Amino acid sequence: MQQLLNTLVERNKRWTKEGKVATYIPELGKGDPSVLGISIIDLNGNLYNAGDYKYKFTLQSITKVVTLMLALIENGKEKVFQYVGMEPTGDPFNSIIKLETIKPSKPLNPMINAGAITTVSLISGESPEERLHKILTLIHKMTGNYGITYNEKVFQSEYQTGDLNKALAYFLRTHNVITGDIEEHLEVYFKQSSIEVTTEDVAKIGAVIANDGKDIYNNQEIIPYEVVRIAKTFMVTCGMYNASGEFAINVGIPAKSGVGGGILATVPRRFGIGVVGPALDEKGNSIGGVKLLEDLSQKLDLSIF
Ligand SMILES: NC(=O)CC[C@H](N)C(=O)O
Repeated sequence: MQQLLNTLVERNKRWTKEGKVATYIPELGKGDPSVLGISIIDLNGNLYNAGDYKYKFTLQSITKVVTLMLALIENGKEKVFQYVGMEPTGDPFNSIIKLETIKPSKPLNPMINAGAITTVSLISGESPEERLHKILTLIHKMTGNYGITYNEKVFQSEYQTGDLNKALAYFLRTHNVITGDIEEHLEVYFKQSSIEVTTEDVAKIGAVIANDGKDIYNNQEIIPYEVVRIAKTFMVTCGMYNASGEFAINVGIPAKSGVGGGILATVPRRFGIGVVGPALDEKGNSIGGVKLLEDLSQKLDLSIF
């Protein structure tokens, strides 16, 4: 496995030159486009790392999976899907268009920004700090890394340039999809996007999902299976933005990408995988990361289909 990962990272590194780091959040523009790294962990806890696996990046959209799971744990399936849908959009992650054309207005799924702002609004707490703490606590439990927190500079940068996300949130309140203090919801949303990790942390999140919500070391339940099942399904149908269909054909495993260049992937009952490569393709997915996963899926026969 170690040999295979080293070879695949080496082989796919050239793709990083074809992509671009996200710059619409200025702090993300400082990402290193040449980076490509991977961690993979099996359900016995054997961990393999290759390439730039020590590189730190922010979860960005990957955290939408965690936030969805927390919203489901707190509110139940029925209530969550009263406010957010279950269908792929075919549009970019930050698009506003279908919020207006679909009646009654409701984000199509929890993996796009409008949907994640909605699931964030369903996580309760006395203050934004308390709500963020709940998200971090779930991530701490899944990764076993209690040092994980958000990156203040990325948060500030997202907040200052997040007009479109703010517009989505206020639009949703007008249509009674979100209630309460929008500025507080946005603070939690931007902070959970800015949570900083390595590929190893992401692989461990993937391993808990691969293990049906249970800790791989002691088999204790962290997340109920029904919640994991829903999250995994959204990762297949909507996890790679409007490239989810292509990814399902070429890789075939539940995955979620973020504009920080990370990809969370999970192979049910087999592996958790974390990838980083900040150079993105035109849809916002890590260009080298997707190619690396394509090769890995072929070599290890990972596709669930
Ligand atoms: N696609 C992403 O990773 C988007 C997340 C980012 N925080 C945003 O709201 O724009």
